[in-house]
Parts: sequence; C-alpha cells; structure tokens
Amino acid sequence: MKKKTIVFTGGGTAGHVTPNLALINELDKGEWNIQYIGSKKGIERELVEKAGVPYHGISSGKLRRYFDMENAKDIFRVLRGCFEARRILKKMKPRLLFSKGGFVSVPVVIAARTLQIPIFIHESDLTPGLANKISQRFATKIFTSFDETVKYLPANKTIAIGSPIRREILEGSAEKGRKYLGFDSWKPVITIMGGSLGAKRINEAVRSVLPQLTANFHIAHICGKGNLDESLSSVKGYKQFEYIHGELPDILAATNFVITRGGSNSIFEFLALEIPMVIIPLTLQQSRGDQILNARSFEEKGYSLTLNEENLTEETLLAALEELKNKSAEMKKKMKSGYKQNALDTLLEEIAKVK
Ligand SMILES: CC(=O)N[C@H]1[C@@H](OP(=O)(O)OP(=O)(O)OC[C@H]2O[C@@H](n3ccc(=O)[nH]c3=O)[C@H](O)[C@@H]2O)O[C@H](CO)[C@@H](O)[C@@H]1O
Repeated sequence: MKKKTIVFTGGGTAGHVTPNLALINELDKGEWNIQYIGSKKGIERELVEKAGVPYHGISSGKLRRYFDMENAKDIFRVLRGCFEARRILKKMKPRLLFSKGGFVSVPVVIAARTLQIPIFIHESDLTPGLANKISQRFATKIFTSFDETVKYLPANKTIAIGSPIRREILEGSAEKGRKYLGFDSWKPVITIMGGSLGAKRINEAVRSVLPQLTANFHIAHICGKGNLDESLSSVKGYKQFEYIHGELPDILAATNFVITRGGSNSIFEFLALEIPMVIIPLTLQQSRGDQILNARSFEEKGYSLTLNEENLTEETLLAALEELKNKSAEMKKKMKSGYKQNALDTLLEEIAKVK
C-alpha cells in the first residue's frame, strides 16, 4: 500500500513545534509518510530532526503589524518562501497540511491553498497570532486550545478541543524525577520554567530569594540557554538546567508547584498534570500580549495565580507562593474538572478522516 503524506509546519518557538511532535509521534508510520516544512534557521529544525522527521527549510520573514524597510524585505522573503514551499508540496502531493502557526507557516499555508491541499490549523493561544489570522481564511478546519478563541475565528470551521499534549508528559515517574534531580528528602518541589527561551527577570527574582525558597522547597530551575549561574551550583536543594528534553515528564511528575511564563503549551501541560501554578506572563513590551490573556483565562478558571512582571519583587514572589500553597487543593479540584483530556485523540481522528 502506498503511504499517505502529511506535512507539518510551524516554528519560531518550541510552542509551535512540540504539539506537532505530539501528533507526529502518534501517527502510524506504516500508513503515513511524515514531512516537516520549517524555516531555514529556526529552533524547529533541531527539534524536528531529533524526532527523525525529514525537514525542509524555506525562506521566512518576520511579519509585523507596521510597515518599515525590514518589513519590505520580509515581504520578499515570505514570497520566496511561498515559491519554495509550493515546489516542495507539489513534489510531495500531501493529503493534508497541519499548521501550528508562527511566521514560517504563512507561506506554506498559502502554497498549500494554491495546490488545493486541505489545511488544518491548531491555535494554542487565547487570541490567534498574526500568522494564524492570515492563514485562517485558507484553512479547511481550525482547532483551538482555549474555548474562548472560537469567537475570534470563522464559526463554521472552528472547534475548541484543548491542547494536544505529548503522551509521555502524562506518563512520568515522580520517583525517577526526584532521583534525577538528586532530591532525597520529601520537601515539595517547585519547578521554574521560563518558556522555551528562559526568562531573565524570573531567574533573577528566584535567585534573590533562594535561601528562603530552599528552606521549605526543592527547586528545579529551567533557566534557558546561557543562563546557568555556576556560583549556585553547590546550593543544596537547587538544580539548574538550560533546557530539559527527555527527563521533563519525570521532573513534572515530581513537581508540586510551578512558576512559569504563560506559554500556552506549558500551561496546558501543567493543567493536565494538575500542578498549581504562578504564571508570570510576558509583558506587552516583550510580546503581543498573548500570554497575559492566557494567564487571565487560567486565573479566572481557578487553575493559577497571575503575577505581572511589573510587580515582580522578592516579596511578591514569596507571597504568591504562599497563596499558591493555601489554594492548592482547591485549584487541583478545578483543574481536574476543567481539563479537556482528548485533544490529541480528536486530532488523530480528524486526520484519519482525510481522504
Ligand atoms: C516567547 C514566545 O513567543 N512565546 C510563545 C511560544 O511559547 P514557548 O515556545 O516559549 O512556550 P510554550 O509553553 O508554548 O511551549 C514550550 C514547550 O517546550 C517544552 N519544554 C520547555 C522547556 C524545557 O526545558 N523543555 C521542554 O520540553 C514544554 O514542555 C512545552 O511543550 O508559543 C506559545 C504558543 O503559541 C505562546 O503561548 C507563547 O507566548
């Protein structure tokens, strides 16, 4: 039997790649020939190649909401990307293009449309990013993580299904996690995750209250590339990592509380694992504000507390953790009843329906 081809796209941050990988891992490799189109230099190349999926790099440019010379150059890069993506897609003749958004996905979606290839989009954030705003009109079906997102997208083809979470995230072992971290006593574990890019301000705030934190907790600190602080490497009960690959499920299984950015994929993973969280969203100066809305939605539903970076001090961080501890049981109850468990299966079923 000839295999059917499916092409994935999305990039710019791990947030656009890891949910694609969740699906890629689950697709039957005997039935599907899986390919990935990403940007030439993006973070997605490393993550996708690690998963053993053929990667095709195309030109891509940052899209901005305003116009300047760089933007003009980027429009040419996007156009070139369209031609490159079209050439690749024409050769592959895929049954489906699955896009997670990010700048690189726009030329791929447009190229797929010109070849009449069906297009599925999954939007992870509460409000659609610019790439998915442009791409939505070309999509056959659109899926969202948040219920609230449906109102920003065409009603006739959009459905809220939740976040497709890698199965292994839900299958970690707390015992292995503690062993890996080297935490022997049974103090609660706080994992700090500044998104796939780390977070300087969060790192500084955490390190400035390290003695108070390690008195009561064990700390697993994912601080981002280049952000390790060697002077703290001998602090008992404190472990630092630039980024964690395969051990993340075990570490999260051993985690009692999380301090995190508001990246959609991470916070839905914590929700699925029922780990109470303090979310410190990226500010409007650092982003388009998507994480602020993600955090607000989670806080309103009782899954998390929000601490805005503008108010982040030693005192507010410790106070937020105290409040988190007090509200933990109630939050876990709300998470248990609020989490949509089957986004990954829903997407697999929808993909299987494609002729
Ligand atoms: C800076 C930026 O633009 N952030 C955006 C980016 O998030 P960003 O990619 O930073 O973060 P997300 O939380 O969405 O995803 C991170 C993914 O990487 C994994 N992980 C992270 C750290 C680690 O050490 N190991 C590991 O495996 C997490 O488990 C998660 O699956 O895309 C998200 C989804 O569109 C948006 O909500 C964010 O606003």
